[in-house]
Amino acid sequence: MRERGVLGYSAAEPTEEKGKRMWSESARVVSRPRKASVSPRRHVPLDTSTAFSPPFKYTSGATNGGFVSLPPSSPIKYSPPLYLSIPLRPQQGFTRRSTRFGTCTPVTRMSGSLLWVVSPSETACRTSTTLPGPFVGGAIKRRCCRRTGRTVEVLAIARSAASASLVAAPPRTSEQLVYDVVLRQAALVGETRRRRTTSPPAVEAPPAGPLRRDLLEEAYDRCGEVCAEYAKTFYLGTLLMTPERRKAIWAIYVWCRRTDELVDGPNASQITPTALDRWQNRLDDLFNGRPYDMYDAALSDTITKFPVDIQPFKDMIEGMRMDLRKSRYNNFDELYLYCYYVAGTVGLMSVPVMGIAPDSKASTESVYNAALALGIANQLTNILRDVGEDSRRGRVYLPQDELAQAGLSDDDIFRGKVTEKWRNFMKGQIKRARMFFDEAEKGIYELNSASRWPVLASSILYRQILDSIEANDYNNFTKRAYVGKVKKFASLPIAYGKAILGPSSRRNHKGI
Ligand SMILES: CC(C)=CCC/C(C)=C/CC/C(C)=C/CC/C(C)=C/[C@@H]1[C@@H](COP(=O)(O)OP(=O)(O)O)[C@]1(C)CC/C=C(\C)CC/C=C(\C)CCC=C(C)C
Repeated sequence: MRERGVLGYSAAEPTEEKGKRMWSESARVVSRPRKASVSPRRHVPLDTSTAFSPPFKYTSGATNGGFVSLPPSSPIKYSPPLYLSIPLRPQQGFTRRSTRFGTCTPVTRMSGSLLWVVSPSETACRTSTTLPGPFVGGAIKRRCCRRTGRTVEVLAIARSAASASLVAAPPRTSEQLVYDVVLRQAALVGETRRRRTTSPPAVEAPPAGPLRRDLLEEAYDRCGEVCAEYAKTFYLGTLLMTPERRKAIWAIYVWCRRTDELVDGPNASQITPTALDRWQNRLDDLFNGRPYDMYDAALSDTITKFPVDIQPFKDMIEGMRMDLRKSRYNNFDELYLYCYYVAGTVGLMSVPVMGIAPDSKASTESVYNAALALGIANQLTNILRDVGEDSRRGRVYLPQDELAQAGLSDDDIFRGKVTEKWRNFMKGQIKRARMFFDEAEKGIYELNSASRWPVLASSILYRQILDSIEANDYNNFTKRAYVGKVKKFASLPIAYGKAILGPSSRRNHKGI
């Protein structure tokens, strides 16, 4: 029988110690496809996982390894895992017709809620401001073109059934696909924001019974422990948040971490699409109020308290599927989709919990775009940092067409020699990652005040990895770019000051 890893599935042997499940470091020496360099993870007493068998007996306290069996009266329902094999989704139907930085192409949005009509001489860019437009049922959107820095006007027309049926659905870019999710999540949160400002608070949920509260508190505590173990700085930042928010972020963090561990953890080599299907079934169950284990129970509770949509969670699993089947990215459009799946989704999951400042003038959608941008920026940075390690596992997370344009190929990466061509190529990649950070930063100031600092701190720290790649003269083949402790600690008060004093739509009334 398969054993389970610290955060999910595992095939490596756990060692038992005083009721804790612990993973020896040697158990982690397995293929690690995406982020090759394993961050030094201590022994985490975390395994819960019930993906392959029913829950274990729950003893008590933090030393039981997270195993839980729920009393029959528990409101947390145990549902057995489904062993269905669902075929992989066919490859997404995007094409290279328009890329973010490539040839300018008209973009028509079909299956979302908007139909974009873009000036044919401009490329697809991202929303910066929405202005009421003179068109019936439409609005002029100003989008800032990343490539040229120019502002272009885009006519967004509310899609009606009639207009939809008149135009055949054209292939869509990754950005358009992702933008649908942003709109959906923004709509969900926008609704909650409106309700808060226009009507008295909805009737509070009935107080949970003592049993439920106890179990949930324990579940959340456990999530906090995991978070503290894996992401110390971030954990400290969450302590500034309100208890409800902090617990919810921990629960989301743990779900993300476990999902990532499926393809990146000690048992990555054992993970199959079917295992990911099972993980997705568990996700459906927990969103339907049937959590499988303690960590799921915490998330299941979180989604009853915050307007979190399931789609970004499903998409993260899709990213893990992508990792299983794909080791090359033809162009940035493909890479963008991957980055959205594995990291942009985190931003979309977190904002409903972190909350937008009540007096923010920014549109919900623009804040979500910023959150998405931060995830993409982080992931691009992660990829640039790990080029060498990834290549040693036969993986190249760089756009093939851009490599070719720079006169480079996979072979150059496998050879790992820093040449002038490589430096130039890297300069372009770093510039792009920084643009995503810039875009993200504007949104951070629109978050609730207590949420700003941890997000800003994490973004400053991650961004510094790019500086470190430069300082290493672009040798990301054999040198690992990292941010030293001194720099790290120096960044925290800077982030704090910026979080308090930084610009926001509340001060300059410009929106973002
Ligand atoms: C404050 C804050 C950062 C909140 C995010 C909390 C949260 C739920 C994090 C989950 C992170 C996670 C475990 C993701 C799984 C996939 C994964 C591993 C992605 C990579 C992260 C780095 O991982 P790792 O710790 O392994 O890195 P090292 O190799 O050790 O360096 C990613 C690169 C991406 C993670 C993405 C984010 C943190 C996105 C953050 C965006 C927001 C919180 C939205 C902020 C809102 C606005 C408006 C900007």
